[in-house]
Amino acid sequence: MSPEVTGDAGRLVILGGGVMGEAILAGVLASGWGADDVVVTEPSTARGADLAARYGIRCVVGNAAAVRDADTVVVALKPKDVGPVLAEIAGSLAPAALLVSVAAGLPCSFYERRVPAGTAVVRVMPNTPAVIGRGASAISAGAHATEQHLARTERILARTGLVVRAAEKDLDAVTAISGSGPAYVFYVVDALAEAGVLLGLTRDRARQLAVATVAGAAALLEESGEHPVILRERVSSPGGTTVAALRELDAHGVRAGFLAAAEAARDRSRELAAEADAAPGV
Ligand SMILES: NC(=O)C1=CN([C@@H]2O[C@H](COP(=O)(O)OP(=O)(O)OC[C@H]3O[C@@H](n4cnc5c(N)ncnc54)[C@H](O)[C@@H]3O)[C@@H](O)[C@H]2O)C=CC1
Ligand SMILES: O=C(O)[C@@H]1CCC=N1
Repeated sequence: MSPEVTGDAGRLVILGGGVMGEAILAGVLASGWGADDVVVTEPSTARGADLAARYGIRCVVGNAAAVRDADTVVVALKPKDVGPVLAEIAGSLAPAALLVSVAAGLPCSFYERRVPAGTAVVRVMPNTPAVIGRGASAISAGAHATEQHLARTERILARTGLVVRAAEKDLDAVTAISGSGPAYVFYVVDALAEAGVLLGLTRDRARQLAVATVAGAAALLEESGEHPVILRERVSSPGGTTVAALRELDAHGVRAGFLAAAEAARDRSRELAAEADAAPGV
């Protein structure tokens, strides 16, 4: 069965109209939610007006009033803002409302402790390619979220790209790999382009070649279904240029760097939860 919306999808409110809020907004409208059924809350009136003009939805400033008759509330706020906003909205949430959060680090229990008992919470870790429908998200159910709540979350994310279910204990690792992952790839593209400049290519040409190479390599991985090691070996002619380059990447610790980077991101995800918990008054 298609995960997309076929009937009455209910009212959906997105708290925070930033990068992720917009990605979710574009996704739900593409999935069949009517523009009249979607509201975004955003304190920046300029940003709100821009979203309203481009997507035809209503963008407002007050969180408590906005969530009052919402069937689903998507939390797309920075982790530090989540506690204060939950304090604002807790008394206004409908008892059957589903809370879906994309905030890094914060476990479902963070929400469950701050909203009425029994509220269903689903935690999501998306990434920015969601904005063009090529994202990767993992979702995890809180203590009161049912199969129907997970299925609704999958409908919300259906047009943002890959959606997988994961155990909540794995969400910090997911954050380190696919949540932050696009930044690592952009870093690699930038480094590759800079290497081209070092070798005498113009900056524009080097970037054009680096972007097309990463896009093509990703598409080849996806379409062939081959293991990355096999595809790497296919590029590496015996005694050729590629093995000479890969030896340097190993010698400079690039693989170890990725492992350490992922551990640092996972640890930072855990710290975000501890910091949000320790914030005064929330
Ligand atoms: N940007 C990314 O690649 C990813 C971000 N996330 C998570 O998504 C969440 C949002 O991140 P971004 O969209 O990147 O941040 P952002 O800064 O672009 O968006 C946050 C938005 O919330 C608004 N906001 C601040 N206080 C508010 C309030 N009291 N009520 C309503 N709106 C308020 C801000 O004006 C801003 O537009 C974060 O928790 C982050 O961890 C998760 C995965 C990937
Ligand atoms: O950097 C961050 O904290 C967020 C979470 C994953 C991607 N961006």
